Amino acid sequence: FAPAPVTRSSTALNVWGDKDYLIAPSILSADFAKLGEEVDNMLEAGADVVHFDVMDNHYVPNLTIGPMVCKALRDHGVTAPIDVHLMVSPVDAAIGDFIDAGASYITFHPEATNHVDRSLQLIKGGGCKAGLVFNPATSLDVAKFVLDKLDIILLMSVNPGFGGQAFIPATLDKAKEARKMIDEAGLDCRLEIDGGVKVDNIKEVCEAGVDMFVAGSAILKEPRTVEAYKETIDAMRKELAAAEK
Ligand SMILES: O=C(CO)[C@@H](O)[C@H](O)COP(=O)(O)O
Repeated sequence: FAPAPVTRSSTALNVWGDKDYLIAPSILSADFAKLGEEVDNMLEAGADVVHFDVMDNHYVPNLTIGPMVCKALRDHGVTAPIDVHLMVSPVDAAIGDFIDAGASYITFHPEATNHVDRSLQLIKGGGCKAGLVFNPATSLDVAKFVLDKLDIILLMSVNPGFGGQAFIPATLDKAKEARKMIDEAGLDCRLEIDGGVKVDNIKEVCEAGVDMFVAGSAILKEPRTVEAYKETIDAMRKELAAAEK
């Protein structure tokens, strides 16, 4: 098997290496009737990345959005990185569809594919950053065997499927373990966290080694204005600036 190289319709990796920390609001908490406007507003408010949750009602018990919506955001004019988190099984067909739709980063769960290495190769062959996602009770062991292909390790700090859940504290030790793994291997790999991230816990999460933060309900909520989104994102950045490295 040799994954065919795929040409991407969009290249939006512009904030990968130039910032210490990336803030990625999850559009799962957006007002979907106004999705383009919501994404414009959160980017104007200072978000770095658009976190895009894809759920299939099979791998996780919820059903959300697919590649058509990703393409629609690109057609709307979104040039920021789109961070596609696949909560689908199987994953390979979806990978090709999202590469074509303009995804920048694509992550998937190792349990959702029979061939982790092949799925990572498919993503990288399409010019996207590739990552693995680890559920709260899933060991990081798989990562050791594909470290050279990982641009992102994404730790779920809630069980995947829904926004608005409480952060699972055991994820902090896992983040420390993942940070050690990344540093010891000298990798250019982001450590991302997803679930229950708020202004009042982001500093502790950062101090555990995380450098990319997904936050849905903490940012995308009423009154859904640029000013309100900016207030939360600025407060998160202030906490991050105070974190001990
Ligand atoms: O992937 C998921 C949930 O499965 C997340 O991206 C959530 O959307 C995060 O939402 P909050 O916990 O920040 O509200």
